[in-house]
Amino acid sequence: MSKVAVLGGGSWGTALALTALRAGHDVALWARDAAAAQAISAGGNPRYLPDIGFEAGIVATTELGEALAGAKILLASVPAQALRSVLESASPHLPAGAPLVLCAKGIERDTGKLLSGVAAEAAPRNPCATLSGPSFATDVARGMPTAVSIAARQDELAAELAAQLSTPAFRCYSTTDQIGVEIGGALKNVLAIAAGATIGAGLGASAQAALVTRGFVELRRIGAAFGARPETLMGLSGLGDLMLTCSTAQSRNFAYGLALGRGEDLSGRPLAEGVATAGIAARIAEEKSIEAPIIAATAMIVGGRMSIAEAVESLMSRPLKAETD
Ligand SMILES: NC(=O)C1=CN([C@@H]2O[C@H](COP(=O)(O)OP(=O)(O)OC[C@H]3O[C@@H](n4cnc5c(N)ncnc54)[C@H](OP(=O)(O)O)[C@@H]3O)[C@@H](O)[C@H]2O)C=CC1
Ligand SMILES: O=C(CO)COP(=O)(O)O
Repeated sequence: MSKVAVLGGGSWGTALALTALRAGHDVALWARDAAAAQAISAGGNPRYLPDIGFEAGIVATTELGEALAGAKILLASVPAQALRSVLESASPHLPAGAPLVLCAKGIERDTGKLLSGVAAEAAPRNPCATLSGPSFATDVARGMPTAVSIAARQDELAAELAAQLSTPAFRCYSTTDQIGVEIGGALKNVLAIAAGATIGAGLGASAQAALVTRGFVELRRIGAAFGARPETLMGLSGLGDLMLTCSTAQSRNFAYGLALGRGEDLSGRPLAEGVATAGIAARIAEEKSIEAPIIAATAMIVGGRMSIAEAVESLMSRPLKAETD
């Protein structure tokens, strides 16, 4: 049994802390909000996991030093756009050499960096890994069967983290294709917004299937440009997470798209990482001359620069081509 420290007191940080607890570790969690930390220690997270009571045992605190002291595995579960600042604050307390597992899904908006690139700059003394795959925090917190990928460049590190974090209900597969796992997790959020918007705008299930399938082609093109392995993107953190989050309003990204498509007020909604990732993903595709019209249209819709009707018109009137081009 060793100590696992989790950064982030939201739904995913809490669910992963519970998994680590159930895997037999001592678990500390850092949350910036004192009331949240107190509630998590007592067995609840009323803001982010309402209606889910869980076992006590997580030691949650607002003190980074306390949470991180002596930890052998670090899980970073704050939103992607907050990762750099949280790691910079945590930096003096990060136990040197302890693997840092990145659990957020996104691309840094200001720099276009994958989160492993952010971690390399903000936490250079910690070997970095990525955990991603189809896994709703509510399902994981309830102990329902779930499978994810854990990726690290070093095979032994990925396998060791998978062994340390797996439980009978949380099955971690290991891989060395960290970039592929990161790209899959980040871009599926953009496509989940697009899928939700398709349904919200009343365009139908056929349009939804076409959009997700052709969006997946774009995801794989972008992945290939980053050096991701095709089989990774066909796995849990690509296809698997698309299947989950492009099909149900349980996904916050899909629900965001649904509200967008219905013309509802979008203020005050839960976190939808694809909103921040859409614009930067579209910019990366453009800079690398990668054909990604669905991601580009999603970025423009999310940014208020295109209506859904205009996007449909633009996507459907593109020149005909072979499906595999
Ligand atoms: N929820 C899920 O099912 C899954 C989520 N993920 C990924 O996990 C990541 C985190 O999402 P999730 O936990 O769901 O989000 P939530 O909205 O549930 O929680 C976000 C947490 O991050 C904290 N936070 C936000 N900004 C900052 C900041 N600048 N500094 C410190 N803490 C901050 C919030 O604190 P406060 O309350 O004080 O604002 C809150 O505790 C995302 O990238 C998401 O894609 C991955 C798989 C599943
Ligand atoms: O990434 C997730 C499940 O794998 C969670 O999706 P949402 O952030 O869209 O809720």
